[in-house]
Amino acid sequence: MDKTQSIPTIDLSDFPAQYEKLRRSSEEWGCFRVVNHNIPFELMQEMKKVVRSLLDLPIQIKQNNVDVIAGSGYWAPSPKNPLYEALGLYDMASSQAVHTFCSQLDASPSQRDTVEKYAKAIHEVIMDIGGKIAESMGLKGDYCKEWPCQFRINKYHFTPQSVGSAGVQLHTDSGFLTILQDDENVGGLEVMDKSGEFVAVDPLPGSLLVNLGDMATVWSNGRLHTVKHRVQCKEAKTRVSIATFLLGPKEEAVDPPPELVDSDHPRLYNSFTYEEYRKLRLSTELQAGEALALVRT
Ligand SMILES: O=C(O)CCC(=O)C(=O)O
Ligand SMILES: [Fe+2]
Repeated sequence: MDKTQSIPTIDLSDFPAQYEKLRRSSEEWGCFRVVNHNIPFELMQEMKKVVRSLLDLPIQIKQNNVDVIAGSGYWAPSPKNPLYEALGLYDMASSQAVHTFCSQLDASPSQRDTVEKYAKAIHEVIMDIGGKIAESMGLKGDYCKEWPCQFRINKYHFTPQSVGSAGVQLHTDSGFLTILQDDENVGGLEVMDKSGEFVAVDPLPGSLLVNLGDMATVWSNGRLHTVKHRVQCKEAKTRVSIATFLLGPKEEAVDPPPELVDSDHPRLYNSFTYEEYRKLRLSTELQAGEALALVRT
């Protein structure tokens, strides 16, 4: 692994100065850390505590967390990913959806309060970053305001026997962008740079990690990079992360803004909805961005 490389950092308190760096990071890496995002450190820590205890619930209760859209609910450890399980909450901007998620898991009033506060805070940050990415390309930043978001709370049961194996295999995220509150102590996340080298993403407590997904590539007509990443077991410790996905338009197709299509940049992808694309990925099991080739014009 090339130790001289590391992913870029974007300071959210330093705009407009950081637009150029944001655009370059999104095109070259599809991944960056953000600092000064305004989510209180205490809220991030409190949320981690809550999700750890929700993931410690008996499996019978976790199974109440059923799918709302394909694959959005509880994932039990499986033969493919035996070290991994996850809880999910589709449409975290909806207080009804947050309420249902908390009820499914018998969350206490104080746990509910934390999940609600965190969902609201992280939703604001993801909309802000989504808007800034568009603005960094000279576009209006309000295109993603109504797009649904999903939480996924990931737990990796790393053991001495699993050191060296994969917690989650190489994949891209299917949506537009992801904010990850990674584990503040246990590393293991690796992103692939454009030359195919893996770059370790070491924990940086208090910061958030942003990944661009397949919808960013489609929406930007190929300009933004969907980043391949995986989680490796590096040490025998439980790892917990909270991913928030900004998916894509709910019903309309994921068409690029007209400014990004011209005779020098002909349209690269067909017109389809995010949900159609998500189903295509699930049915083909093409998880690392390869499904994009199936929807090329
Ligand atoms: O746990 C992590 O750090 C990464 C999780 C991830 O890539 C995902 O949920 O899509
Ligand atoms: Fe991911």
